[in-house]
Amino acid sequence: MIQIAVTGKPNVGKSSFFNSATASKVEMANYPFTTIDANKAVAHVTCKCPCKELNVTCNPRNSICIDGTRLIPIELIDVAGLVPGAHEGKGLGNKFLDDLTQAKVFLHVIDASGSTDEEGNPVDLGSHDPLEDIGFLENEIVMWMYGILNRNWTRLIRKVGAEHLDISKVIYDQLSGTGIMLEDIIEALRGFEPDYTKWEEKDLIELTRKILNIAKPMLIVANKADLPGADKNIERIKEKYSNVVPASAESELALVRAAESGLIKYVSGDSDFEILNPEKLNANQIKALEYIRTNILEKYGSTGIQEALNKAIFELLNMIVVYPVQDEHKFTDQKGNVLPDGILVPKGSNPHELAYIIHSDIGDKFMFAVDARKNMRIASDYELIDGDIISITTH
Ligand SMILES: Nc1nc2c(ncn2[C@@H]2O[C@H](COP(=O)(O)OP(=O)(O)OP(=O)(O)O)[C@@H](O)[C@H]2O)c(=O)[nH]1
Repeated sequence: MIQIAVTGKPNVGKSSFFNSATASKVEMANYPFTTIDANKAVAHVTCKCPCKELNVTCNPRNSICIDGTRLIPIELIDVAGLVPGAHEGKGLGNKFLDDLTQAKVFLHVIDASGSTDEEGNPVDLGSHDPLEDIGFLENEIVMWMYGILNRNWTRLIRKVGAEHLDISKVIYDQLSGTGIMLEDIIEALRGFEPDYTKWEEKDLIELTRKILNIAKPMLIVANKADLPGADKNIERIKEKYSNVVPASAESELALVRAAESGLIKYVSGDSDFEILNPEKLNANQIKALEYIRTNILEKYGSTGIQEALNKAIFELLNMIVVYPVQDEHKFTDQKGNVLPDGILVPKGSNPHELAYIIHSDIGDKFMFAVDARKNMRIASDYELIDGDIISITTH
């Protein structure tokens, strides 16, 4: 399962984000994994399930379908304890860095209302500039990885020269265990002074920053968007950064809980809710719901929680969803389940690569693939598109 790290300084709403993203649908899922670990749990990205268009009733196995919306599982990791200087052992130290190595993408939760100082202590609303927090977290992660890259660097560089080694491969080996791929390093090295013996500390730090931007992109979750003044900060943040989602984890939690109690009709990601049982709500509850409707849903289009997860997977990581089936006429697996699995694959993948993602055995024994919608055999270098239903034949 793809892992997403939820990071940020204390008190910005990481736990609220984590809880609101993982709490609601878990009980609806018919698979056993809910909480994986104390700080890990299953969340979902959402996409259109092909069941409506094909007019079939699906029987999802690895995912969930709610009224034509397919929920594909991902893993969220709540990374606590990031304060300035954490890479040097401040706060909880660098224990959290293990979690960062596993994650493919970071959701950086910030307090857009500016009501927590740089270490996460509560301060007057608007008295802290949240833009400062973005820089600090980027810096912590860059400096942590720079620390790994810089270990024995001088000795390493001498060896590269003496043995005519490939610098990208050497950096890759040095960073092994951080989840960075060789292609990411090759891409980051473009535009760099090719004579690595001339690199200074600042160049190495800059290279680390580039590698991280490519290999582990970051989405800024501008949380507490419901509080006064947050909107102005969000505008300023958007001017400087491209990947920003305004969010209110507390609003999402309130809506999800009200929906679970049958008081409202609401599905994560919705732009509105419907009050089902007004007589069961007191005046304060109605006021709170109306506050969320006006200040979050109407203003930003959603609470931002589902949007952040979807954006991280589909835009930052460039993934698409493909549905493998065995019977291309009935869209079923061998047990007769219709559209059983929705699988996340990188955009640009071909059917043979999909086979390997499903299982290495299927990859090894791949013969050909069929586009089940068109009932047509497709070339093994065909570029899969989002929503494809593919049947793979093996030998
Ligand atoms: N107004 C508002 N408050 C929020 C929101 N999200 C979280 N909070 C509040 O912010 C405080 C901190 O929230 P947490 O979710 O515990 O924050 P955290 O980042 O996990 O904090 P640590 O566990 O200390 O790292 C709590 O009082 C929450 O109720 C939000 O969207 N809006």
